Amino acid sequence: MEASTLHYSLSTRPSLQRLTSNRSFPSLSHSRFSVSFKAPHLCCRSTRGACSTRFRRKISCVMAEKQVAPGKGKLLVFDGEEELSVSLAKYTADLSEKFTRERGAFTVVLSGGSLIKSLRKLVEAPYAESIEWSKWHVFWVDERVVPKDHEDSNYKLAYDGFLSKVPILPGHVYAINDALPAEGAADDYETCLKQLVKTSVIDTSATGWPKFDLMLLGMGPDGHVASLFPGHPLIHEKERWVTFIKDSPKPPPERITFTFPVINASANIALVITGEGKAGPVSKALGSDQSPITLPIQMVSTEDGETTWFTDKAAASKL
Ligand SMILES: O=C(O)[C@H](O)[C@@H](O)[C@H](O)[C@H](O)COP(=O)(O)O
Repeated sequence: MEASTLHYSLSTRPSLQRLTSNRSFPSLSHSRFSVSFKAPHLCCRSTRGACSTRFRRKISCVMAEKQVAPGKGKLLVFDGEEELSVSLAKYTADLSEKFTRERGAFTVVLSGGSLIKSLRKLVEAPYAESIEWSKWHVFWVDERVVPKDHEDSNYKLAYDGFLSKVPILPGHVYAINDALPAEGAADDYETCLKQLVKTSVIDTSATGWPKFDLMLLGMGPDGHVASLFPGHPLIHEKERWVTFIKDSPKPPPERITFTFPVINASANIALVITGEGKAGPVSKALGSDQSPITLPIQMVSTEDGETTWFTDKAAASKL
């Protein structure tokens, strides 16, 4: 699939202005796609017509939105990971503002892997100052059953690369109980989620599942998401909110993971996927292939939310 390109130039001028501004940039339309952003310092031009260079500064990001089949979400393809991370920060900050205003809280679910690096722009200006971090509640879609200071810990990865750099309240960061074995840690995490649903910190979906405001997911080269791996019976779990695995094909073997009904109940899912090694599963999930579903990534499908794919050219190269 070929798509035309829009160029976005983002002002690097630090701004303490909250990104809650209602100032909208015009919607750009093209025969193959349309994009609209709300950003105080975002300037855009299509390949067919240049706009003022007044706002253009150092960071110039190139992104195309490609058409995918209805119901599969929105596919954004960036020139590279740097451009992707600029856009991901804006997307996350906008959702933070929306849910903080509407619900008084913002529930964010992280995964491990390269996602944390892709969130790096959130800890920089203007977001570091403009986001209401005290309203954030942070969870993990999956976690390795290791101590929190272990190199394999997804908590440690997120803490070192993101959480330690912003003023999220320690009591709003929901790490697993690493003193428990996998079964106990999964039970304990599920109990914690149930309590937070009861107190409305976490929203509830129409079908009774916990409804997180934003789920930020990576994907492995085998098409796994969270710790839900191709061919593993856990991908069919329909009762539990959180479950455990002791034979993960990706080390370490013991993990806990959210189940698909919880992932798919989310209000927003961002799939953050870069690199050539991911092109096959991305194409299977979003291409015209009609063969039966075999990959977990193909099972990501929101009940009534929005799915946005943040990819780079390499990951989208087989579409
Ligand atoms: O605990 C884990 O192993 C991760 O949560 C895992 O699901 C990860 O998100 C993907 O494997 C993508 O990882 P990369 O982005 O590093 O490829």
